[in-house]
Amino acid sequence: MDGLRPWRLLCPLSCRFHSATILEMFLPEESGKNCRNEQQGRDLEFIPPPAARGRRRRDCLLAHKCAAGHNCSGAHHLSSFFLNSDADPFDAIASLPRRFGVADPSASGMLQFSSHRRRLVFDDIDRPESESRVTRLATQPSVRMGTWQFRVPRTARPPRHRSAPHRTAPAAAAHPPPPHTYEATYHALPLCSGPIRIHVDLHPGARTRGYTNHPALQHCTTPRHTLPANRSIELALAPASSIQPQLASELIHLWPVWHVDQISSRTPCENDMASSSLVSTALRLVTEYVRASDIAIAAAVLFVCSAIRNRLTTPPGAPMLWPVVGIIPSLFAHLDDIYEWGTAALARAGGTFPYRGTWGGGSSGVVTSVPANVEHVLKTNFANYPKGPYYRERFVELLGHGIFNADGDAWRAQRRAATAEMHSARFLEFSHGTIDALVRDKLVPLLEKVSEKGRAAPVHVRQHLRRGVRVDPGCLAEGLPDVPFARAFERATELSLARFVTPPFVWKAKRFLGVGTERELVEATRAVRAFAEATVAERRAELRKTGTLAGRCDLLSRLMSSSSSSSDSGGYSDEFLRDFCISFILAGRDTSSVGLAWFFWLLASHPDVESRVLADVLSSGDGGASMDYLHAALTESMRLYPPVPADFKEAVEDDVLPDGTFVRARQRVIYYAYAMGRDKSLWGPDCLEFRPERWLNGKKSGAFAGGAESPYKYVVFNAGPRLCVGKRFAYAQMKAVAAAVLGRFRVEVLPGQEKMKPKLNTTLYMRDGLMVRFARREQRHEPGHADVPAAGG
Ligand code: HEM
Repeated sequence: MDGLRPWRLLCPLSCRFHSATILEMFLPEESGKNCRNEQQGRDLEFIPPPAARGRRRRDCLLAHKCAAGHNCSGAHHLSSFFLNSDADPFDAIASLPRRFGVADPSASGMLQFSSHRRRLVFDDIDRPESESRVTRLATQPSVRMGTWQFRVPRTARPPRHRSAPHRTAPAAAAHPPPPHTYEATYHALPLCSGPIRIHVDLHPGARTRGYTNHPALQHCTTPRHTLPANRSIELALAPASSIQPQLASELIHLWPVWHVDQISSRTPCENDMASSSLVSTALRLVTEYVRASDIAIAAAVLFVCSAIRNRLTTPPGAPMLWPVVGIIPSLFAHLDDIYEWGTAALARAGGTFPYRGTWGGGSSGVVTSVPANVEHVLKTNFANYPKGPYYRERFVELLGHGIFNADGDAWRAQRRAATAEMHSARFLEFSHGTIDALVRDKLVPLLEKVSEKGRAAPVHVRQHLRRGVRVDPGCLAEGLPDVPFARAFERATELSLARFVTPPFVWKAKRFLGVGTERELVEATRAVRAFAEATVAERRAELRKTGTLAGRCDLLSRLMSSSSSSSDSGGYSDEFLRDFCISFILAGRDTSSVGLAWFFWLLASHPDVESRVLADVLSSGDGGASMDYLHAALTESMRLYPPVPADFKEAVEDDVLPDGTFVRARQRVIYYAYAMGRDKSLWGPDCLEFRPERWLNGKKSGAFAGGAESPYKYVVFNAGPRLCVGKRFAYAQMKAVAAAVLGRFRVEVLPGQEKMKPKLNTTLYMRDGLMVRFARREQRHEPGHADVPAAGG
């Protein structure tokens, strides 16, 4: 930049100091560099105070008010000087004190700049302080930066007559020099339609008058650029569209020596130029005005204010929601005991607190453990709380449109089909038979083999039990063989869950590019789908060949039989059946085995409960009858260690929960079964104790009385219309496995596992797994044989 930039009116400031006009100027690129007035061949020298030396170009504010209180002042001369290269810099500066009513013009040439918020406030040092509010501002010790001097070399000082402040006739008018045509670009401010290009004939030697005080140009900021070297001028206009028609005439009127040739309407090409020039203007403004330190300070201030606001607006005791990173730091700080921390935070916050993930992560909502809120979400206002797109898009590869991932009609159709089949007497009978056979013929022989190896053979309890409760019987072969489908399913589940803790733009970009974990996910889901498709195809072929699947009682066969008999169109599509299968595998795969692992762990430290369970098992007759105490013990175990520790639903519309918490549309409500199971207000002061008796109907009858509890207080199996379809099945499975195992073995938990921590996952896995020994009981106790041993024997 080889010259001074022009003044610019700062509207917000000028509004605040209404009687003063505040103008902005740019100092030369480097402080102290002379600024040359090309027209007159003279220099205007800036001599910065020591503190400002060597700094980059900085913005200045010129504050002034004339003695009459009129905001037309000597500043215009200064701006005129910068606008019209023929203006006399010395005059412009010299006129300032005079305009301020200072008698002695010799004070000219000395102006004071003080810093105010990194801008320099240009003030008149000779002006009595009382006359200028800005002076007061500028003279505060904290903002003073130093004294700058404007010095025009005396040798080049022009004749005094050229300094007349209101001279309208140019001195050179008698011998008007030939007009030069300059091109001026009028930059529109955001409100305007874009830059207007105006060709201006500027007669050298012409002088302008203070145009900023003309009412027609109230919206017109002072020129943004004078480029004395190449003679083009830029003006920044506020609502240009409204001022355009006026502009030409006003320019002519105000600057009589300027002749506005033409205001060209913009062509499409110019539109492009307009936008690109807007972009470049914006970029230039950013680079000129904004510094890294500005951004850092602004960010710090924003951070602190936002943190304070968050603290004040969240319930006391709730986790801190930091700006930008939300709840994430708190989560990281408590990663080791995240469930306990969440439980304690809910207790402190009165049962509900808001949460927010990182900016751009799209995760926010509330966490609650208040049964009334849970009931509202799961039942009363069920329509407003579907699974929602947040859940769906993370699981769509694996689950497709299966029941677990579906909402609306798609969900309803699957739910109806599943409930009808799973609650039918035939299915229940079949499932009991299948479970018993699986346990008797596969799991028990496997555990016997393991126990034969004696104390030297600890086993990972969930891995064994999981295989006792899952769909793929090949898993129960000796040595727990690696089943490709199982491996693919596990991997696909893990990778889908990882999407919940990865910022969406990261995993979506990886998915788009087909790289990393997203690529792995595609491969794993392909294997899972292939398995499910093959199963469906096999059943289809059998149905086609034999005309019936009556001999088969599994859920898929029942579904296919019922649909083919009830629908002319051939029933459910292969895709529907495939997704249905995968959802069921996911739903029932680990939940029961995880529940059992915690159950055996709790039993190991509660021999009295173990004895009672054993007694219940042995007195149950056929091994499948009610076993109420075992049922209560499993229920109690899942109260403390719910296999699905937390679940969420997404709000469609804004809503208010019964406890007064506001939920915005698209926010999630997380209901925290883990915390609810440990809430004193729900379960009493002994809520942390493992006491199956709390589920029994008095000491006398001993019948399971869990039904008396509100389902919204015990949401281990969810509640309301989306209650777990497999709840009965899960209990049957778990009871069968627990009875078979406990009747034959003592499950000895290896030392060092007295305290177990859960893993952060959607299923409550034990962090390091549970290592046990299956020790054969000396006397084998088949269910139904009432010789009840002590728990240890
Ligand atoms: C201890 C074992 C189990 C527990 C704790 C459990 C828990 C749950 C929970 C909390 C939900 C709600 C999920 C949600 O809406 O996001 C659910 C849904 C479901 N569960 Fe279970 N479950 C268990 C076993 C099973 C089994 C063995 C099956 C199948 C045979 C099964 C089938 C389903 C299905 C199909 C759904 C979806 C229901 C719907 O959305 O309408 N569950 N379960």
